[in-house]
Amino acid sequence: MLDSPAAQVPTLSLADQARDPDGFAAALGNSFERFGFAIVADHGIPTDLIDQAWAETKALFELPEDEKRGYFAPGGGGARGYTPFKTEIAKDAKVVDLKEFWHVGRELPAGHRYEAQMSPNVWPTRPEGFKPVFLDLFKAFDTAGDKLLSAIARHLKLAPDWFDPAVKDGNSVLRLLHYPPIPADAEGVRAGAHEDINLITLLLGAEEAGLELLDRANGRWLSIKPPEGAMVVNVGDMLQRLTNHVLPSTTHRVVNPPPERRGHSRYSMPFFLHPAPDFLIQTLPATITAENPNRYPTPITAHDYLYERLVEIGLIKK
Ligand SMILES: O=C(O)CCC(=O)C(=O)O
Ligand SMILES: [Fe+2]
Repeated sequence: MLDSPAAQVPTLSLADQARDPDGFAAALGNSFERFGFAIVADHGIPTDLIDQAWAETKALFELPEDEKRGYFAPGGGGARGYTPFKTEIAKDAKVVDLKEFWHVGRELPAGHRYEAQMSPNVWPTRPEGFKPVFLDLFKAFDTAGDKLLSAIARHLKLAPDWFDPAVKDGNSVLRLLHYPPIPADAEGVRAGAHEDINLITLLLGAEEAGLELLDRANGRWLSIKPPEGAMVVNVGDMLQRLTNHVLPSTTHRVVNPPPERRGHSRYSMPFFLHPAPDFLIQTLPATITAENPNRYPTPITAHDYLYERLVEIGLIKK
């Protein structure tokens, strides 16, 4: 008997949101309920800005190892600046991930009430254009994220602006990721199986193969192959918890390349969209039913939840 053809994560157009907000919300919601993932084209982030960001990212990771390590703050939870190769480990994994990364956070005015929970950015002196490009890209991700959250709110039958206060001055992080070439005898994988911590993740760069999701329908790994320039969007654990698992946070990983691509680096840019630190993650009443009783009777702030999870993935030592 032949297997049925593997399911594919559908590609949606964010341009449809303005034309048909309910239709877009339904398509996004259905894709999330089925896969925990969606592919979103026409996301509105300008191509030239993205191209500049790739150029800055490559130049950054090409800096000498000592120079990059000068931007590493041990004990800082990797929240800002550089985190070296082989530092992060997926929850419950045995071997560290084969990646290095840089985190850009939100710029807050001095004296802001979230100053204690959201560290100031670290900016490298080289490459020169880094700071303005990533300030712009952070804003562009914020705008795309707001549109997606508004569609999610519609899908959940909440007011379209329901998430606005939750994410205002939120603790989102833009991660620039470099997976170096892989020697044939490498131990471990580029990114071990994990779930994201935040509300939703907006990812650029998954055209270079490797990203796979664990399909809940059959327990198999499914490759994600976005068209050129499209964004991969997935549900994180905070949104899963808020929605009592109506929107599931799906396990995913980045596998090592086949021999002919081993000599190439892979770069990606996930924007982890977080709520404000004092946002209370409290199960949405409409998602609690007789068949799906409240899985999280005790609410938790986004800040406390994040802290617990960063300990688990080795970025904060207890
Ligand atoms: O690099 C990718 O394609 C995915 C990265 C990822 O899942 C993560 O950093 O959480
Ligand atoms: Fe992830």
